[in-house]
Amino acid sequence: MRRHTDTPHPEGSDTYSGSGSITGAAVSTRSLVKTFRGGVDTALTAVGRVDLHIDAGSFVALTGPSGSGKSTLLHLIGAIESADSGDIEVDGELITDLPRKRLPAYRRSVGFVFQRYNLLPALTALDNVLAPVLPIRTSFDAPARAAELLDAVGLAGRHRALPSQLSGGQQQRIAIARALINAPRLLLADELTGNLDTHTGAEILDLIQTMQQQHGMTVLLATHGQAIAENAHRHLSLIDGQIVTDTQL
Ligand SMILES: Nc1ncnc2c1ncn2[C@@H]1O[C@H](COP(=O)(O)OP(=O)(O)OP(=O)(O)O)[C@@H](O)[C@H]1O
Repeated sequence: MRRHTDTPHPEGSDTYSGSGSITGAAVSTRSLVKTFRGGVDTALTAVGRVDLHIDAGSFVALTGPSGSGKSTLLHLIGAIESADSGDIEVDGELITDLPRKRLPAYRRSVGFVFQRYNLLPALTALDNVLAPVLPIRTSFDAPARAAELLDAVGLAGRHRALPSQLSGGQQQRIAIARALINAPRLLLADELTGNLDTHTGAEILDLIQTMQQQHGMTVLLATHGQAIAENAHRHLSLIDGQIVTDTQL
């Protein structure tokens, strides 16, 4: 395990080589706990002592009833929220121990797709995809990669469209392209089909699978849909913050 020293890490550098597939990240958690304050004296355990190992390049579906802790687990792994205790390791790097100034670079190495697409309404599809790399220097041609990704997600010819001119499924495609702009080692998808009709949701899932096969990143997908889980390599189910079933598919 690699413990972090606080060595300088230049903002703006990244590892994307500009072509081809990337290596997915292996993810491990050990005794991971996250609680939220319920009332004055009560604590609600959203994630309770979760031990998990996810192989590099695998596609893992996470299901469970509302409130079972799916989003919280994704947020912890993506370092959007911090754990109360326990460890998270991504490719041997201890994320739970990262110095604050390393967090932006780590978060950039992870792609997120949410149920609400969180697109910037005043920006075109192309500029939305470029948004995550605007504050940083990239070692690749970002506009060319953004255009390539929009084509790959089925939005050739709609690069200049505003989100409001596109359907929900098309907006989710932009969000997927945006999540891939930094060639993430890990893609965290939280109910990404939740706002879509069944047919469009199935198309979006196919797209995620295609992108995963092409790019090789590890995918962790939280979903209510069993049908979606059946397309994954592995299905984890959560109840009350605990993994209760773990099935290789
Ligand atoms: N910021 C927060 N403050 C307080 N409680 C929270 C917070 N975030 C999550 N929780 C609680 O933690 C538990 C787990 O929530 P979480 O959103 O992770 O579940 P989920 O399985 O993703 O649910 P859903 O399927 O409805 O999105 C719930 O009881 C929720 O109310």
